[in-house]
Amino acid sequence: MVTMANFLRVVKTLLALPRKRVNGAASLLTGWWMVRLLWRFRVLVAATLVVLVAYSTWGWVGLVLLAVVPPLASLTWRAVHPQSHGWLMNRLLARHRLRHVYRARWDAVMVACNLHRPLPGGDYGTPQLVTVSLAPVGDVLHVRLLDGQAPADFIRQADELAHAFGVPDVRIAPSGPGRVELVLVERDVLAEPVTLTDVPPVTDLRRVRFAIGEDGRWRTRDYANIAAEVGGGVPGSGKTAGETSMACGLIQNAAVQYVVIDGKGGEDWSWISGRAAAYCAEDEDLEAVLAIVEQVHGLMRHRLKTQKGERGEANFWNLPLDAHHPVVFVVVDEVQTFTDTKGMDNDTKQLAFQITARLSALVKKGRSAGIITRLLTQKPTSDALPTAIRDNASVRTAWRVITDDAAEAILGPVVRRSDITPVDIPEEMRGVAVVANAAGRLERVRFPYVDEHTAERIATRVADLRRELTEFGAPGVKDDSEGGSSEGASGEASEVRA
Ligand SMILES: Nc1ncnc2c1ncn2[C@@H]1O[C@H](COP(=O)(O)OP(=O)(O)OP(=O)(O)O)[C@@H](O)[C@H]1O
Repeated sequence: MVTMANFLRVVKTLLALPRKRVNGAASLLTGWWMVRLLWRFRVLVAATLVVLVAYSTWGWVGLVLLAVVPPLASLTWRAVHPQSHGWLMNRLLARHRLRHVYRARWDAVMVACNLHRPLPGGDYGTPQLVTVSLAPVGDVLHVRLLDGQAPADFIRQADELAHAFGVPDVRIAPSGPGRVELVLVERDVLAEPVTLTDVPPVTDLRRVRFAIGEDGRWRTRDYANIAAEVGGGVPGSGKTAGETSMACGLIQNAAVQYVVIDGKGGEDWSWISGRAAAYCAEDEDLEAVLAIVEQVHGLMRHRLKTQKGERGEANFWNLPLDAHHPVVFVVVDEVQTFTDTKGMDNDTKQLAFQITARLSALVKKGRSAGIITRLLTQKPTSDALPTAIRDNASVRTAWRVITDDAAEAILGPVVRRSDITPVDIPEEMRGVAVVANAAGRLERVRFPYVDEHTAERIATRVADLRRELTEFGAPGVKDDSEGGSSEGASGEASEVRA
């Protein structure tokens, strides 16, 4: 009986036959050599045929049309839809590089870098170069590993691979079971600032673009079910600018409200005051700061107590996002102003303890109330960032720091075991930081830069999205002249504006 497997075997044998057996005179007789030659130069043959057809049909006009129409069509396409044009051009170029640059040398490079494996019978096998893609940083080779190989084998040979491919650096990243990506780094995309003159609105809080990775691609964060983030770095390393660029996208979403407390007491955040539900640039009046923190804390408690009864779910993130129930981002810049009590008088210390306690509660319990607390500091020590707060912050960003201890205070002990550290970031690379990626590994990223005038223009454009926190059930801000705080949705406006 002819089974499917037998049939396929026969077809394969027949296809292989000419290559294996038909040689010399037989090949000449059958003309098979001609078919193979034409197939080998198929692009050239096709182009020649097109030229001949054009010439024989329209004469010289046909040739002129051939020379002019395709470039014109390509230029028009690029002008009308640059994305699809770029996509196709990249694919064609990547295919060309796969066939004519990398595949031609692949086996030799694998053997030279000792990444081949002997096979029975004296032959050897090499990992399979599956495809090539183009990234801003350089070419990316997608490789299927041989059985028994692991990405670590390639990581060990990264230097040899870089020399063999003639590039300054090769980065290796696992891309799935049995697969690795070799990124041939031709330029450091993090070396140059990325300045944005406008920021697209964030529509999906589960994919918020925040920075560019070393492969030149955007990194995103999932802000659902996140309670807190800590960020630190020396003065001028780019903390505030990094937060600003992200806030510019978020504030354009009606389902996001911002609360900003700037412990520097300056105007770094004044651009957002027209859009922020609450804004306070106080570095000395800790009562004003406590009033805002209390208000957010009150909103958290209100949501935790009422959410299930009123909206049907105890977890904010299981509910649809809408402007009537916004996510609240609380940014506390230079948080050490309020948490580090060294040198404070006793009264101020008491206020600082209360602020720290409230921030701690927000960090621990804010997740299911849709409140995300983001603490930034230029002094990443346990005095400025109490470990109870830091250890509950699942998102951590370290801009340039000076010591390993500071790096650990932000990123945790993982940084001690990693080759990537914020201590290495050069001073002139402001805006470059180390973050943990989705797989928990540390990586360098560059935050885009949005100058304060651009940020202010965006905030003004969407100022009508601003709401008082009292609209959502937060208590009003404590007003000293009345000697108490007003509770509930009917409370006073929440602003403590510098
Ligand atoms: N992503 C970036 N790209 C290019 N330049 C940047 C970037 N971030 C910051 N800078 C430059 O560095 C300067 C300082 O940045 P920023 O104010 O954000 O630092 P910081 O870490 O918040 O400092 P401080 O702790 O003193 O507030 C900016 O004014 C800008 O010139």
